[in-house]
Amino acid sequence: MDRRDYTKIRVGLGYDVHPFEEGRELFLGGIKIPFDKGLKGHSDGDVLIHAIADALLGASALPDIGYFFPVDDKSIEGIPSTIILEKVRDLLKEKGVNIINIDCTIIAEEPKIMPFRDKIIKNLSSILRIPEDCLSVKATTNEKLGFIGKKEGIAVFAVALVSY
Ligand SMILES: Nc1ccn([C@@H]2O[C@H](COP(=O)(O)O)[C@@H](O)[C@H]2O)c(=O)n1
Ligand SMILES: C[C@@]1(CO)OP(=O)(O)OP(=O)(O)OC[C@H]1O
Repeated sequence: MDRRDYTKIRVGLGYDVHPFEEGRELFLGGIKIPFDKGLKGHSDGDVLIHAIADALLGASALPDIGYFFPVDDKSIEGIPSTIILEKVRDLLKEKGVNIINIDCTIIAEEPKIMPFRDKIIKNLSSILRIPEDCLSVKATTNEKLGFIGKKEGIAVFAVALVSY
């Protein structure tokens, strides 16, 4: 039998980075995090959701987030990234893709993310309609090294495993 006759198990990688900007609110995983700055972006700058969206799209052999939400589309300026994630969820459903699990690492010198972990996981689980134990959100500093170490922004790596 051709091995492609089996159910496909596919992994996807997502990475995103956004610089801090004064006068904006900070959203991570759709949760407002108390902090004196937010993240710059054409959307609300939710770097965690963007990395997760790209991991899911990649695993599903679909084009990336910028294909569905172009940065030059003025009509989506300031769009909540939760809407982006809902669209990704629906695209996967149309293709018959099931999410097995998602693991993420947020790289940020500040603020502390772990106090908000449970809220973030609950929110992502509700948007994606997957059990909370299919989601993992971790955080680390960059040990003061580079642009993240200098507190200039936040980066996120996400991996997603799916089947279809
Ligand atoms: N923005 C962050 C960064 C880290 N954490 C938590 O602190 C732990 C230690 O971080 P190191 O970079 O020193 O390894 C890390 O494991 C996280 O639990 C955080 O909450 N928010
Ligand atoms: C989310 C989108 C929406 O235009 O814009 P940004 O918020 O700038 O985020 P980024 O990860 O830089 O690019 C992806 C875009 O699709």
